[in-house]
Amino acid sequence: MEEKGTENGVAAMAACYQGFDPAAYLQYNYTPPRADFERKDSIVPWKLACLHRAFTEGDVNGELLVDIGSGPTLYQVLSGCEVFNKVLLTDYLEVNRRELRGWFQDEGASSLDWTPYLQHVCKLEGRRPSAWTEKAAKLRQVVKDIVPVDVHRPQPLSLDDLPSAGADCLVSCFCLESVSPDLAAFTRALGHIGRLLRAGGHLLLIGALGESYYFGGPGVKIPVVPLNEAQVCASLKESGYTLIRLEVYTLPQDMRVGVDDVSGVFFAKAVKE
Ligand SMILES: C[S@@+](CC[C@H](N)C(=O)[O-])C[C@H]1O[C@@H](n2cnc3c(N)ncnc32)[C@H](O)[C@@H]1O
Ligand SMILES: O=[N+]([O-])c1ccc2c(c1)CN[C@@H](CO)C2
Repeated sequence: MEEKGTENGVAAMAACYQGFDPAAYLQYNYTPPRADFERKDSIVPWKLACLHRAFTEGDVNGELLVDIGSGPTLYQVLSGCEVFNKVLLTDYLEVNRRELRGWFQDEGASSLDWTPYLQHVCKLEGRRPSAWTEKAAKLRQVVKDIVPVDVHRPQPLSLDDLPSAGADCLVSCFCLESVSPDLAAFTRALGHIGRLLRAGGHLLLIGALGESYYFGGPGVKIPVVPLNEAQVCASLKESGYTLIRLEVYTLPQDMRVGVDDVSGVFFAKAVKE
């Protein structure tokens, strides 16, 4: 039974998310300078490079990839969609699930043009950028559903949404530390999502370092658990993962644009014991 404090903390986090604005969030984080494909030191190209390497270095394989806390973004599965033939996107908010469905049903319906992202990942794969239309088609083919998730539940997904064998790979980006009231809840959530993953399956985790808040929309200030690298490594170990690699990106001054107080981004590749 969780302590009252944690239940209240989780409920307070859920209340913060009621004002989340997908279009604003995309504008804040997924347009230049943070998403500038001409800049070597831009955050999004760094994340895409980490994910491309992790998905293509030969040890990640299987049937089903699940993205935990997708939000309104799909960059996180642009490499994985070439490796898995089934991908599940998940989010806590209907507004985000609706935003994602908009892209899958009619590309013009999404708040952000994902073409530069598709082109960039094609380039990472050694393909000509014009192959982005094939990648978009591949993504539409392998993403089977966009479903609700709550990482604070011991079973974060409804059992109908997850095959009994579990997922072969999980990816989760900027979710756990942004939805947890404290480090203990972050670590517990890591354990909860681990239960979705088969033994030997991989977790690709991207998150914020040293961040205490971010804006999920105009005036929608959301508290974040400020993490450092040691805490990320300890939480992974405590939750039954073996860390394969941790990479860290430190924000240059001009990437600090006032939408949060993040100081770094981590990328962890781990395997479920
Ligand atoms: C900072 S956003 C990350 C979005 C996206 N993955 C990215 O990389 O930008 C955090 C996401 O967590 C979702 N979320 C909020 N509460 C959650 C919960 N209890 N369980 C899972 N996801 C939750 C929010 O709806 C939001 O989409
Ligand atoms: O620069 N980025 O690519 C980027 C993308 C998403 C997010 C951040 C930075 C920092 N804040 C988190 C919310 O905790 C969300």
